[in-house]
Amino acid sequence: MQQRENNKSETSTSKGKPTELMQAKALNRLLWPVRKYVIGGCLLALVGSAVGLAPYIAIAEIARMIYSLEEVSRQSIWSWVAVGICGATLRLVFLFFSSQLGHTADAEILYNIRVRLVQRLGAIPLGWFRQNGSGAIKKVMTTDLEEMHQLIAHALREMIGALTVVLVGVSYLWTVNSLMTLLSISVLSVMYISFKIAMRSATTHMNRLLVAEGKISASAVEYADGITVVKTFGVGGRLLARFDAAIKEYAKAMQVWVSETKYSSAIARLFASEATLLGVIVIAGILLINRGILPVAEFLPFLIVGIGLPTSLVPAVHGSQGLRKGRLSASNIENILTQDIIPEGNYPKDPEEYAVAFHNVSFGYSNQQYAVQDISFRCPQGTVTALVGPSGSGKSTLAHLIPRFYDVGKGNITIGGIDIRQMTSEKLLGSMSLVFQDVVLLRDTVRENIRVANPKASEQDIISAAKAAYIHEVIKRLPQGYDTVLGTASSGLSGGERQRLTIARAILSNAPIVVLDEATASLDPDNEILVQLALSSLVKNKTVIMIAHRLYTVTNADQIIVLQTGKIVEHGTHQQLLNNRSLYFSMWQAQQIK
Ligand SMILES: Nc1ncnc2c1ncn2[C@@H]1O[C@H](COP(=O)(O)OP(=O)(O)OP(=O)(O)O)[C@@H](O)[C@H]1O
Repeated sequence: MQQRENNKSETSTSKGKPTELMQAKALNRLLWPVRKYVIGGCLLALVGSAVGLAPYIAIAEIARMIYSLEEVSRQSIWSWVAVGICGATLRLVFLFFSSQLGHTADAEILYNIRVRLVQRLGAIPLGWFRQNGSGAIKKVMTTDLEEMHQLIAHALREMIGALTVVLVGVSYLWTVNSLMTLLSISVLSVMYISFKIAMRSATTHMNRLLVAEGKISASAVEYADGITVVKTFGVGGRLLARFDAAIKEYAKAMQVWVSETKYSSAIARLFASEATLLGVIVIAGILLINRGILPVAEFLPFLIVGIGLPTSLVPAVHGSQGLRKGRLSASNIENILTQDIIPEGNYPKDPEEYAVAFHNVSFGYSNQQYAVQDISFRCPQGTVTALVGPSGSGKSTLAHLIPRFYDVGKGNITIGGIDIRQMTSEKLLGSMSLVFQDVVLLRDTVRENIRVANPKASEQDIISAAKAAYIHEVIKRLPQGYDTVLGTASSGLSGGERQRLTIARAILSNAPIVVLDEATASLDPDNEILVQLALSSLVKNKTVIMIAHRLYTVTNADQIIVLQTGKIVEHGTHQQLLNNRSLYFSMWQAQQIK
């Protein structure tokens, strides 16, 4: 835990872009739990690739024996044949187990990371999601995890295998003829240098491309999320501007990269081909043979083993790109895994009753100004408190502070006298039903959509909740009744029906506190009556804090808190406030005219 906290400052992109070293450390930390598999997989890839050269070396050695002037024993030829066959077989065996270990590490660590991500996302304050958007989260959960998969299951082992082939191949050739080996190494070095030149600014360009790619995927998700607005108001062009800008940024980054490296990469491609090495080896070999410096027998291994070496450079380069992408992804993933979560008290307390009270609460979304300031009021257990006021006066902000979507800046909120920060989040959220305007339905059956509030509920409990929320008859009419699968957007239910479904959920949870945002403004009269009836089943005997937009819905509330620009300006019952002839009175009058 301590180590995790220390790592936080190293990885948090909010405190500046992570350096390559930070990214490498993040990767190391993420892979630590499966290090045995990763190291084992890489070692097996190393051994498998090394023994995989045996057939080529065996053929080269046999050719050397045949072309040497000494007499060839059949037994040595057969020994080399055996070495070749063993090498080829062992290569398959080692690479098979290397792949197994790579995929085991991949499956285990990705499962572990996914679970940790989901747990962390569940504990991060709501404000973080608003700032980062769903696109950024989607990128980490899909693209970054995919990059990690590519790295652990493929790139790392392929890169090590390719480098081993080059090292073992060159070492063998050195034992055959050092002069020709030096020549081959020079050609391989020229290839490597030209690759390096071609890739010299690859890190910068690759990072720019990855950032642009992230923006494309983030804006695509946001576009999809806002598709209803796009279709309704035909504002696709405006909403797509960000998407368009991200695509242009990507295209520009690609263009700059291509134009900067077009000559060097053409040269690299030319040098990195087997034909180039073959040409150099053949010409140099013939010249040296003609001058009697190089025996023919020593020339052959360079044709058989040497010319295969450039092909290994390509997976090595691709592997190093995979490593770079994997490092960046690991750092993105760790950035989420180390985000601040809502802190919980060391000695959690449970309230014995469910009165909710605000004590001099101030809160601001940014440091500059408070959205609500110096708020104090008490909602006794089992009473209804309405929050009213003009748009932007702070009603939703107060409602969001109760379940700790955000933490108060000053003051405190208590439930039954206990500061909500001293309650476990499980207990805190378990003590309240939240019915907000943005109705969220899961892509699951109607039954599970209701049961989510209380996983232990029986079928009978679910049906009773649906009946109390006046939605049972509607559910019965759905094609598969309670087994009908709902979509988040296209559930086949009307707005009012969706709201009643969430009210059924809240009824099933039977929590002693209800925080609700009255949201009947857009409903037709029939639906509105049904939603009001459902709400009256929900709020019976509960401590209710309700945001009210239409004042006639709260005339019976035990108390009404009137807010203006984040402060309480009036407080009382409907009648008392009318008698005040102040802000509430004028709001009431304005709504009567409508
Ligand atoms: N996520 C946010 N980030 C920054 N400022 C916010 C955020 N949400 C609300 N605000 C600001 O906080 C203030 C109070 O907003 P709040 O949503 O609580 O008002 P409200 O009374 O619920 O309004 P409405 O009736 O229109 O929903 C406003 O100035 C608003 O602009």
